Amino acid sequence: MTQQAIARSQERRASWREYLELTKPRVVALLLLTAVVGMCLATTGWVDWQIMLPAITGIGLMAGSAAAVNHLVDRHIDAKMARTLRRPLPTGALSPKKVIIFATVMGLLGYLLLELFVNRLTAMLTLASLVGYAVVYTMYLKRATPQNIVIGGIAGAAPPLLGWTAVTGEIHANAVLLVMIIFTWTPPHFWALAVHRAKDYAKAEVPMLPVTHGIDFTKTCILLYTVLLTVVCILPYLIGMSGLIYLAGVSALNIGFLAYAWKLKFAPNKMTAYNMFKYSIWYLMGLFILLLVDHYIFS
Ligand code: HEM
Ligand SMILES: CC(C)=CCC/C(C)=C/CC/C(C)=C/COP(=O)(O)OP(=O)(O)O
Repeated sequence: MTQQAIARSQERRASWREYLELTKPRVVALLLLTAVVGMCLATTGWVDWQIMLPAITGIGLMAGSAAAVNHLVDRHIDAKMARTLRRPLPTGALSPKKVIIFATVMGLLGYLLLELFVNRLTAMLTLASLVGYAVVYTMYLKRATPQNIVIGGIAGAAPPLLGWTAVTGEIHANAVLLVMIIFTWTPPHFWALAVHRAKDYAKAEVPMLPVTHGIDFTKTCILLYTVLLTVVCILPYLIGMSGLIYLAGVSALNIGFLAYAWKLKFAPNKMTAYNMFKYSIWYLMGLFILLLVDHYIFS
């Protein structure tokens, strides 16, 4: 290969990675796990792959599209924060025009897949989640109120319901309970990171809770939401949706989360907030895997 050809192929690889980064792939991967668990819990047997495949692809494409719009709208904020300044838009690696085209194509493709191969209810609810995150949270709430992530959390919490409606075509109370779990998890998940990155958010003038109400108040809110989360997480067992495997596993996960929240409030070190944020991700992954394992063992 000539020097030029090598340079060209490196360029191509780099830009492919940058498009992938726009979609927040690790966030979307966890969202999709929660959607798959929603699908599986909606039925006693295995989910028909002719539904599962287009549902996962459609929800994934629309979530990735919402994430790309978030990158586009937030590019000036992202340029001011150490955590985000190397993203493809602030660095100039991708132009706003390319991002708009990418997000539009992904969003349309995702919607069509859901509308044509899954059902209209799922397509509409996924569209509402996309608008909730890309428009309501990113364009308005994020800049307007420290309750931004609490309200915006509804969009990120929706995937188990999207999975459920993909299989049944109906909204069921059990699916809403799964949404409630992620909704209650979001504040400790995000505020732990926001405590760690409070200076960044202050510098970028984003009214996150630690900036507007201080670190101590935020830590109290994290502790209270974590207590609420442990209560909400027991409901699947109490209503007979999940069994003892789930209850035992989620109790262990809850002890870990509560211990972090307590430590963060009363005996923190420099890394406690960041470690709690990382734990929150393993926590949610573990919880949904437990729901799945429990479901197939007990059904
Ligand atoms: C309004 C709701 C949410 C907010 C404000 C939020 C905020 C954040 C932020 C700021 C990060 C750091 C990203 C980075 O390091 O660049 C993050 C990471 C992450 N979030 Fe959330 N999040 C929310 C909801 C969710 C939901 C619903 C899920 C999944 C079900 C999720 C899963 C993750 C994962 C897996 C990461 C790690 C990503 C990585 O390592 O690249 N988040 N979140
Ligand atoms: C269709 C569907 C299910 C919808 C979308 C859901 C979705 C992608 C939620 C992601 C939530 C999230 C990572 C918020 C952080 O945004 P931020 O701007 O506060 O964080 P940042 O500073 O890292 O960009």
